[in-house]
Amino acid sequence: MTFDRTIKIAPSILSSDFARLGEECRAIEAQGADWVHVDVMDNHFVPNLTIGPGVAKAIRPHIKGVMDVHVMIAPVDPLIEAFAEAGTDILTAHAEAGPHIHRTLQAIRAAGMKAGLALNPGTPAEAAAPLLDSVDLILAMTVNPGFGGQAFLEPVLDKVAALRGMIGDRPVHIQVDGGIDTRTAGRAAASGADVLVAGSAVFRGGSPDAAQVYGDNIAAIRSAAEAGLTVG
Ligand SMILES: O=C(CO)[C@H](O)[C@H](O)COP(=O)(O)O
Repeated sequence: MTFDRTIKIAPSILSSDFARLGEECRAIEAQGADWVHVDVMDNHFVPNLTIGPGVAKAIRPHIKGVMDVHVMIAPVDPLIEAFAEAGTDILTAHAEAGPHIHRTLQAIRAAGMKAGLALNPGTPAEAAAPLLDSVDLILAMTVNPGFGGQAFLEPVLDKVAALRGMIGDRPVHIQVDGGIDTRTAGRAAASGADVLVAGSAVFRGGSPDAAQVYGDNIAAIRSAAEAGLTVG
């Protein structure tokens, strides 16, 4: 993976048809997705249960580019190797998930993956300060994690801007996730986010058989984000 700060759209397959995951991954990539975002939930760290490394491994052959895995699980460490073996490119763990996040980030890199640090909406930017040289991505959650389709939390944008300032010239992506659509993407990008995760706003109205809808949705979110950069 090479680093750049151009806007990237990462559809969250949480909002896709779980019975057709391979087709869904192929469809969104063919329709312009930059990364494929995989949400892993354990019904412990968050009140929902989704998929694990076995499913990540099964969909990997259907993804040509970046498989971006966001683990909403605690503990993380026992599953790091399994996600590496599944072909994960970026593994993002929560600062709130356990007492030794620095060790977790080191273990993710040692396993050959890029390391991401996720912050819940209520966790301040300062939580990332001691970890800036240990991360390749910071995910500022713009909803409380657990479910797709929630309303965007506007106050998180101040945190995104603070993170952008803290990161400086380091090659660290800022990702936002939750409630991203054509109305919010511009402000997220203007605040400093370069990777925009969108679930319902990408998959709404489409299917692998009507994949042009995904293409239209991805293009509209990208345009809104890029317009925000121009204004911002
Ligand atoms: O991590 C998530 C929830 O924890 C999802 O990726 C996120 O909510 C995206 O869904 P939507 O775009 O529908 O808000």
